[in-house]
Amino acid sequence: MADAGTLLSLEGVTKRFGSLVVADAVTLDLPRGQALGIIGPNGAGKSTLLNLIAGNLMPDQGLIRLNGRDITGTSLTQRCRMGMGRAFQIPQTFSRLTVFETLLVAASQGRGISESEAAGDCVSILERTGLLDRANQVSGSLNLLQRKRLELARALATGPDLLLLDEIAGGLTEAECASLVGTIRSLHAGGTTIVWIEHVLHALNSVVERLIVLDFGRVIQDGAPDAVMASREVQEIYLGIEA
Ligand SMILES: Nc1ncnc2c1ncn2[C@@H]1O[C@H](COP(=O)(O)OP(=O)(O)OP(=O)(O)O)[C@@H](O)[C@H]1O
Repeated sequence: MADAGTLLSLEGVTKRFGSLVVADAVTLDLPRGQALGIIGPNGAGKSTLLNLIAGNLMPDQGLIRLNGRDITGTSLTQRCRMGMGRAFQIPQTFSRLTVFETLLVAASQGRGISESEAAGDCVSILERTGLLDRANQVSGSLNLLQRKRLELARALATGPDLLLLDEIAGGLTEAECASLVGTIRSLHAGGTTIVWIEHVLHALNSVVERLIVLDFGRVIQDGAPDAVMASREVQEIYLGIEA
């Protein structure tokens, strides 16, 4: 059983698609406040694992706990209300709403409160995500970096204990990526617990203090990013480099 400092715990989480095992007895404890990165080759099971954590998919075996509570059989919406927020690679916003309206909808639906109750928090989230000067702009008119920021803000508006980031750095220029990473780093420094799957490794590794590597649905490495990236197993299996 995980200790009281554990926010999320997975115990033997297994998922099969037919005969293909895409999550193979995944067990991990995520301490509150930690930023965890998940990497692995294409098809390793990263999205599947995030979907299992978020509630888009149900495991065939195993247990998932949030704040010590068994959430294994709960829905996506229930998990959102219990403290999970997810930001997607492709922003999930309504293009005709303004940035502020988008956050109000996310906050009121995600937390089950009125838009007027949510308004103050939404202003603070706009500040933290660098979008305050875009508050009244229609979200469909934002550029890609601003839409990624809105995607982060939308996930934060649900008031999550745990922020799930799904390849959020994809498609950005180096400068845009650095700007977004700065925002994610400051969110983490403010105490936000993060699970982040990402192909842009330098972005991921500049934020997370722990990295796990998946291969064929199994956790093959778990540790500090430098040590994990330097490991022979990762060099050989993930990067395809002869050690
Ligand atoms: N709904 C599904 N039905 C059947 N097979 C699936 C389904 N979803 C994913 N898979 C398979 O499960 C395996 C893991 O897929 P997943 O998308 O989790 O990998 P990934 O590590 O996120 O890959 P990528 O880096 O390419 O996004 C792949 O072989 C994929 O084809």
